[in-house]
Amino acid sequence: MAPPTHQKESLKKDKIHILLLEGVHQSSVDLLASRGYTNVEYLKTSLPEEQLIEKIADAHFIGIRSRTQLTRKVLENAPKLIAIGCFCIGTNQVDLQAATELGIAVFNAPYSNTRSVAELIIAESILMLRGIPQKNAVCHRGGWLKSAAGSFEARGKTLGLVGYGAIGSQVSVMAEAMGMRVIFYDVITKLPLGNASQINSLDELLAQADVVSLHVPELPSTKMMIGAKQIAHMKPGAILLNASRGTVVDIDALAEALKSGHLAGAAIDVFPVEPRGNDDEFQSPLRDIDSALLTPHIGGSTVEAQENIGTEVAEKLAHYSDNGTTTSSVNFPEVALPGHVGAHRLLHIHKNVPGVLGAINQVFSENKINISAQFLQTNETLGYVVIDVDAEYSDLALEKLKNIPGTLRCRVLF
Ligand SMILES: NC(=O)C1=CN([C@@H]2O[C@H](COP(=O)(O)OP(=O)(O)OC[C@H]3O[C@@H](n4cnc5c(N)ncnc54)[C@H](O)[C@@H]3O)[C@@H](O)[C@H]2O)C=CC1
Ligand SMILES: O=C(O)C(=O)COP(=O)(O)O
Repeated sequence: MAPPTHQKESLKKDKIHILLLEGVHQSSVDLLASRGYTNVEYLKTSLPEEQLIEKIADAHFIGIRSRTQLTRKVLENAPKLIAIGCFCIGTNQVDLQAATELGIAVFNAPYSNTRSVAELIIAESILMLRGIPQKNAVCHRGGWLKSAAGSFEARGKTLGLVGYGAIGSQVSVMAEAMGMRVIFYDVITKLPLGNASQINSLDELLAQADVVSLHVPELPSTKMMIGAKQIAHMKPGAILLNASRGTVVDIDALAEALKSGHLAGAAIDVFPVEPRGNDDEFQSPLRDIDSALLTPHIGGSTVEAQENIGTEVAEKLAHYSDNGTTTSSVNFPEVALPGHVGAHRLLHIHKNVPGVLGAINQVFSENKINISAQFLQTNETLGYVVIDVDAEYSDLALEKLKNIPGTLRCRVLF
């Protein structure tokens, strides 16, 4: 693990280096500028590990989307990094455990693009039930496939949702409005919206649904969740939609099922391996299959969603930088802090082990430093203490606090 960093004095905003990757929306740059953060490096693509390590070495904040892999190795080479902004929902691309152990806060945008994904899924349900990808492909090649065979209305069909969270539940409501019957499978018991009903096992859902749509996060338990065995459980002629994560589906097994005709079609937005940027080649066993509707991970890529995400995540980074607030952080104890006008604010991030709090308070009592406000929150791994003191004492307090065993990071804001 890289040695923890301790910042002697509050950094001037123009010295705070913010690295934004993967073409996050301009709204993020505008928001940061409006808060005085102008030292922004903006790149349109993600970076391979070696280049990322080089760039992140100087970054105080980094903004990424789903493609940038912030592994333990990368994070251990980011000695100045204060926080990570995932300008998306998924945080599986970040080694959250490593970030936590290194005292780096992680933020995301848990809702801003959910509607966009849900709308795409509804559109795809209709397109796939009508066999549009195949018919479109034939037209492009000069053919004409006017036929009702294999074409169905969405009305009356069963939609099986795997994962009934923010996206799955919105799809549920919209699908019912079109007259679909909705069933869902989730590891948590969820309140069904409308007339949807929860099904106890994945296999049962797969056996009943005409259209199966996946809305689970990437977790060890969801990796390859849909493989040859699960596909075999699906009804002959069923349709698979995946706008969750590429690792959830065994893509070779899916290609086989489409070629054999067991599945009538699949609309796939996410892939086990995705190009780094728009100039790289997309490779997939599904490329030559007409019944596969392939989209380049654009489920959440609408102007509305991206603009909102840009503002939301940039705001969270600026707020954390300005006053230490961690509300809605993915890995940090959540503390919503008031302003600290006239006082210096010490932020102490430590391992959540016995004795650290006592040692912190001892620093203040032994050195007769008056505390004007103190906030504490912990989670399983971390403790986060925020202490406001008179300006004249912050240097001394910082010096002492950073030497407390268990300290991960300590900085001062003024
Ligand atoms: N294609 C795209 O552009 C986008 C993709 N996504 C992906 O969609 C995923 C889902 O997003 P949300 O609905 O907002 O997440 P969410 O966290 O609100 O919902 C996920 C649901 O999956 C359930 N779940 C977890 N493990 C499960 C398992 N093994 N079996 C069944 N259910 C399980 C959870 O209990 C939860 O209800 C994100 O994690 C992300 O990976 C999100 C946004 C855009
Ligand atoms: O929000 C998510 O989890 C997504 O998958 C969207 O990813 P993106 O920002 O389009 O790379």
